[in-house]
Amino acid sequence: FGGGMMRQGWSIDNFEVGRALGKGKFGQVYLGREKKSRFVVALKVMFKEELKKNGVEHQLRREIEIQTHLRHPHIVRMYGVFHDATKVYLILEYAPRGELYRLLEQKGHFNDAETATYVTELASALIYCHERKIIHRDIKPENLLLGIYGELKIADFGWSVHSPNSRRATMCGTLDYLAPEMVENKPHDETIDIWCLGILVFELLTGKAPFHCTDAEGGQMETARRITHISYTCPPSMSEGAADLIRQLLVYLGSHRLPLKQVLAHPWIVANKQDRS
Ligand SMILES: COc1ccc(C(=O)Nc2ccccc2)cc1NC(=O)CCSCc1cnc2[nH]ccc2c1
Repeated sequence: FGGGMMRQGWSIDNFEVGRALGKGKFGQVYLGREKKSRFVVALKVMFKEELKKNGVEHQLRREIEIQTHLRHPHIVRMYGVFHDATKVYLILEYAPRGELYRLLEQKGHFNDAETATYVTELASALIYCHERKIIHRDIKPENLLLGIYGELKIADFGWSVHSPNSRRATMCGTLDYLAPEMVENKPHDETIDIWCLGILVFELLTGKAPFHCTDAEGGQMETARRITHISYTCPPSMSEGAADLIRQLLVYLGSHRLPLKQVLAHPWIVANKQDRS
């Protein structure tokens, strides 16, 4: 399946289609296996009608152009794309250990070693993207998958919004991960991903997003106010090193957020990250 990946002329007949892996707004993702090589993939099936109706064909074309050239151990590969009369199929990397979000729900929260290791993997993927002028903009547990060794993989969900049953009720588009510049509708750059990384560190360690407000606590308006006022507190259970890293990421001005290379060198990261063997 290797060299052939970019070979033209794949069709659904080259694949055995297995169970559904998840549901995106523009279509379903299925487990698939290429018949000759027996190589297992994830097949995202989207209806052309739906893409046209939502006017996203160009966005998809651009994304395919970018993603088929990305190669990084912590970014879900897009091996190729093919289509038939009614559908477009994305041939994506299969992440055997599933969604980080489910693991977080199961465990409640992660420890310093697990979190520092995920942060190291995510920061290296973001450095790779930023070097190519790609901003992810949507870093959150729902968009992160786990490879065979439990390693983190950014699964760029593109424009696909996921159905609520397999995701936190993000149908209302939870504000939890929005940076101040997004809340205030100001221009944003790649430092937006550094803000989201800060939110993620907090959520992985505590099981809660730092600015989250339930409807009783004032809901989305209150969440937005706390984001722009950087109003959060770290629980006493959180180590000083982690709190220090979060403090350097959740900074109002994007240019003052800790650069990703310095995240990798932060004492708490260096002291806690583990190698995956
Ligand atoms: C590189 O990835 C992607 C690239 C592009 C798009 C996309 O839809 N683009 C788009 C669509 C329409 C308009 C414009 C742009 C989506 C993804 N990624 C996913 O859909 C996430 C699941 S990756 C599959 C996968 C693997 N392994 C798993 N293990 C458990 C579940 C699971 C799920």
